[in-house]
Amino acid sequence: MSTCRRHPAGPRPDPGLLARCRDLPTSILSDSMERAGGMRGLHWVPGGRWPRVAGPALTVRTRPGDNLVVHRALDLAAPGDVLVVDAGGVLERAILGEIMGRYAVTRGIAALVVDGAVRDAEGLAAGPIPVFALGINHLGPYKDGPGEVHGPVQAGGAVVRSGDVVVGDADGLVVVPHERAAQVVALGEQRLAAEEQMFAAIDAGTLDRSWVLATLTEELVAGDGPR
Ligand SMILES: O=C([O-])CC(=O)C(=O)O
Ligand SMILES: [Mg+2]
Repeated sequence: MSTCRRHPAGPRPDPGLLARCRDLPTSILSDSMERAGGMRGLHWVPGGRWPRVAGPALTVRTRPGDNLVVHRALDLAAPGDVLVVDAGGVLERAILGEIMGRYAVTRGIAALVVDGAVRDAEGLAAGPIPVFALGINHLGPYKDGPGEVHGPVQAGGAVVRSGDVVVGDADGLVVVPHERAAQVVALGEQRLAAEEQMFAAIDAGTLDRSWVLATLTEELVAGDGPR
């Protein structure tokens, strides 16, 4: 027997706020947090393509190469949770595959995030919920524990706490600390509106480029002809 340390679950974000997150690209959200707050290296499993997802983190820290506490977390999940598994970034064994992916769907889990490897990539990519991982490995996990549920974890170099808002799309994943979520979303909406104005200016040929040479001192190299 081994141990699963269970911490109290974190707060649940307001559903309206989560809906607004789903309208904000991860690039806009990380821009709204001083260009930080992202997980590095975690992306959709190959072949997967899903709408943007946003939900409260259900955090799990597992022994690398072992998924016993991940099974426990699947049964503790609340609908809409994003399961974030800290498997230490180790790629030697998959932490989950299609069986667990299909079971996660029946638990109402919104997305699976593994700071480690997964397997059954084709089956996961064909499923209805996004699966993000650091890598793929056909070698399966052991089921011995130990681990922790709802405690603070790291994934892709970012700290994630139970109830923090995790948003994922084609660019990867961003974690928005739950106490900053309302402020970050409001800022993100302003940035998105500003980007949309830039897209319109690009299409109209009126985009202001003066900032480039206002920021650079240009040194012309002798012999380099005009372009
Ligand atoms: O066997 C396991 O524990 C992981 C796996 O491949 C699955 O969930 O399909
Ligand atoms: Mg499998």
